[in-house]
Amino acid sequence: MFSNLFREQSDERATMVLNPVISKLSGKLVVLASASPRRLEILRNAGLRFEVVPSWFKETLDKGLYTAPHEYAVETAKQKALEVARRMPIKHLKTPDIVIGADTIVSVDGMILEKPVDKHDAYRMLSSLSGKEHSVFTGVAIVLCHEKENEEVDYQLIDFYEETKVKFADLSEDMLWEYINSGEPMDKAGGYGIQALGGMLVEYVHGDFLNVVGFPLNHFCKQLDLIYNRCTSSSDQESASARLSKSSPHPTSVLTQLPHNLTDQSSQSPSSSAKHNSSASLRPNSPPASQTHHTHGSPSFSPVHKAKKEDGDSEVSESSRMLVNSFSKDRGAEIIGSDNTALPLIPSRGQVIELNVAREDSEPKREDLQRIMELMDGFKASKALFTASKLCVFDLLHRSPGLDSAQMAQEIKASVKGTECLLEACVSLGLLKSKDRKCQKPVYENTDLAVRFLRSDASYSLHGYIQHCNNTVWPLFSHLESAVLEGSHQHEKAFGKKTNDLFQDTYYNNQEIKLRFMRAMHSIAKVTGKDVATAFDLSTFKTACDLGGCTGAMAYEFTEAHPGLTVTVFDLPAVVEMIEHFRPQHKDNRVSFVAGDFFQDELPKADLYILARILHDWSDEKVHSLLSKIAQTCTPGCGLLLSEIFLDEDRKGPCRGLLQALSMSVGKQRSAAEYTLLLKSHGFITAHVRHTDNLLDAMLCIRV
Ligand SMILES: Cc1cn([C@@H]2O[C@H](COP(=O)(O)OP(=O)(O)OP(=O)(O)O)[C@@H](O)[C@H]2O)c(=O)[nH]c1=O
Repeated sequence: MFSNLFREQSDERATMVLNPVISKLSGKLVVLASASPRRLEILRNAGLRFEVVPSWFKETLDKGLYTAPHEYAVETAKQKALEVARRMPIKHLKTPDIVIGADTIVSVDGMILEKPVDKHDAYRMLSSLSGKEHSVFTGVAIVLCHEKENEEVDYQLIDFYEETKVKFADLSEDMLWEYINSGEPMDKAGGYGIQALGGMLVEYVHGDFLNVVGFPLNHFCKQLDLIYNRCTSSSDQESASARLSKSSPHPTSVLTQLPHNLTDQSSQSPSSSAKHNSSASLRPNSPPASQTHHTHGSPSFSPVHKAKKEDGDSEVSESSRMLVNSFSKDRGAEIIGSDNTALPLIPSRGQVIELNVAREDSEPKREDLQRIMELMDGFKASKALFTASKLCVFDLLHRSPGLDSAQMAQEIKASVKGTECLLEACVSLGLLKSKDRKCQKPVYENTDLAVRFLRSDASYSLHGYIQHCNNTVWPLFSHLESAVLEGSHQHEKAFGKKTNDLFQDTYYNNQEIKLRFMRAMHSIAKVTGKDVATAFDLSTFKTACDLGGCTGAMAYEFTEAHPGLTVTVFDLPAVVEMIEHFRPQHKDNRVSFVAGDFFQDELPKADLYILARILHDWSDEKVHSLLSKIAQTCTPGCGLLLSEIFLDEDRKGPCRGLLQALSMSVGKQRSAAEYTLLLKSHGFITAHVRHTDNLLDAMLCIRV
């Protein structure tokens, strides 16, 4: 059934047109490290020529070690591919050019489901999926092998994953057993095959269908495109790679100098004799699957999207589509809006807003109008948030929940009418809750959102950043038109004075403004720090230096996540003298502060340099001068962890990064490939890129 459904074309010319990367692989020895007939078929139908060498890696990694299910799938995929990449030169006496490994898992209620071990296991899995939405993750690893003259092989690893949401109908006992007795569930993750009988159990699929079947083809092609078309060719790419000798089947010791994510991790996995456990709970602190990543796959397989095209809205023309964001580099795209789902004002990475606007002269559709109106009202909503935050509404309601508008007006020394309007607007924005009282004005309380992020003393408070937006970003954006016309920032118009050095002139020459700016940086680092700090395995690094690390909020996340790491925060004397205001309650002696200017002074020595939200602020000249300084200080093998918003390669998203670029600062926003090239010009090779799904992405580079 699957074959007939998907075996459509294998004309090589067609695949070249559709995806020039597949043709780049012709003449290379491509190996699929998988025994899955579905993966074989998906790749073969895409026109790829390859050999199949099933991996011997036992899927027994300890699931409890992973905080999110996709991490487990990616790690298993890596181990499968690496096992084949290492075995082939020894056992098959040939070295492949590329090895592809994949691992598909189903995640429901914090559990990871793999292939059932028997019928009862299948029953347990399928009944846990009945009537619910679950996620299917496929982790993919691409290992590029470069054979050298001395019989050593360089391995370069690229990995990614894709998530698809699937909802099952309610399954009766009879249906369950009939399906199990068909035998179909046994070799499939979660105990079902969506491409065959299992398709009858499914109510909807959001995301890449082929990802559920076992291989996210679309995302894979995008990765190949990045490797072969966007970056320099792999042959001339010096890789921060694992050097393995053909004669050494257990090369762990050779690899210990290298970044951990490129090393042989099989030594950490449980012994292959460990009992195969096809499902296990994630670590207790891991979020439920529904709260982790919401990335969806290829739009062309999304039933929602397809249905729209099929019912053929003949009125829908290409030009009437509003694509606010396109497929992101490392993730699939979620199509929102075309089925009346709520549209976010600012789409996040990977979200495509697609409005099917009818012909120009036909009656306007409500949702189309709504989108425009929302964009027009966006600034009012921002300003309502800024004002309520500035007037300490959320702090007051935290201390005294249940104030009415008159009591609040008294507290914030404002008019009753104005306060009432502000409180009502905050209710409509989901920041406050109102409780009605008989014949009296309602009383107000914080929503969970406000409790968590808007109170100034909350652990993850954004109060500081909100004040920065109100005091600095808002005035700059009120001069956006001039900024666009002139192509330069508008500090002088907004603040009445010229700036030569943004930080010194704008933020650090007034104590109050400095503290406010530091609070802003602190709150952003607090909410993003953990994701950046845990983006990579850094266990091979012992000392790190966070350049421009401000209050140390990010540094503390790094020491928390990496027990063997000490971090020096290096920032201007004006900053370091204020850090007592921000010391955490439990002082961590592994974080220390050194005052200095990273453009002028000697940098502290470290194995790993962290540049989080630094480069986008500075001119190319300054960026080059800083990077060459870091490169000179680093010895080969040292790391550079860069964290910024990475623009999609086609510069169509994420929206937040593109909006930030409008401030026309002397710096610029870049994509991961642009950062890769920039860093490469200073002798750093990008080993790994992570889109964290939080506000900042991250890249780990190694000095060669
Ligand atoms: C949800 C779902 C899964 N699958 C298959 O489930 C196996 C997962 O197991 P794996 O461990 O990722 O792969 P494998 O089959 O053991 O092969 P290998 O990678 O060599 O270990 C793969 O086959 C997939 O197609 C389907 O065919 N249809 C579906 O709807």
